[in-house]
Amino acid sequence: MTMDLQTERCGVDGAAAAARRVIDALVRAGDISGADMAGIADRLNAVADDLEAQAPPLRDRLVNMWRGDGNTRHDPAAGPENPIAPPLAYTGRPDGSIESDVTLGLPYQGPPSSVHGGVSALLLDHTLGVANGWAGTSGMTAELTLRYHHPTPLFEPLTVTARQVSVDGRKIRTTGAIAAAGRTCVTAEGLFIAKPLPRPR
Ligand SMILES: CCCCCCCCCCCC(=O)SCCNC(=O)CCNC(=O)[C@H](O)C(C)(C)COP(=O)(O)OP(=O)(O)OC[C@H]1O[C@@H](n2cnc3c(N)ncnc32)[C@H](O)[C@@H]1OP(=O)(O)O
Repeated sequence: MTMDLQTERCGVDGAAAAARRVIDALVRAGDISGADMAGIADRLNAVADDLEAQAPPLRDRLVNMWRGDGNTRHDPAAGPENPIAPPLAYTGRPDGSIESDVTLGLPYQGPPSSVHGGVSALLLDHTLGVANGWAGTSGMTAELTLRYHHPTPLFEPLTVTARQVSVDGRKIRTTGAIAAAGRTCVTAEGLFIAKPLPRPR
């Protein structure tokens, strides 16, 4: 049995997906495209003006972001309402492991046509954290050790996995990996300490 770990869908998701598309298209176009970049900047600034004028007080938004006790929707790895998240969508498995399939594009580039190492670290840190939640004991990242075995390709399906390995008092050990076409590109070992910060209420 598997379980979809996504949270409910929200109205902002569509706008976040459009913003994600804009980011990808901008990075793709660059200065050698024929696009009217000054005009595009004006149009994007008009959208930002509209959003800023209608934004709720920061505290209200923080409480809203942290509603419930489950996975978040705003984080930069899996958050469907965050345009800088790819976003990862997880499936949880009975053995405590979780998995997400994702293809990354140019906004996440490090070496040529390869995923930036810091982006891999972000995705693995978060995925290990979600695996802890799925296994039932969550914590804050105290140590994250990464090994980059092979360049992680852009534009190809990646599988991001993680599983909680042990809980010893407050110490939680969790491992994970990113693989492409069955080849392991990055592995991660994390030490988490069970001391979650209280959610804004
Ligand atoms: C369903 C929801 C899903 C929700 C899913 C959401 C997933 C989100 C995942 C994102 C994860 C993040 O990015 S978290 C953000 C990045 N991480 C942080 O910002 C953490 C910042 N650091 C801290 O807040 C703190 O240092 C802590 C909490 C890690 C530890 O502080 P503490 O609680 O005071 O712990 P302390 O008493 O000192 O130590 C407790 C024990 O842990 C050990 N210990 C403490 N820190 C370390 C360390 N870095 N390396 C080794 N060992 C350590 C100590 O030696 C001690 O061992 P002994 O003497 O008992 O043997």
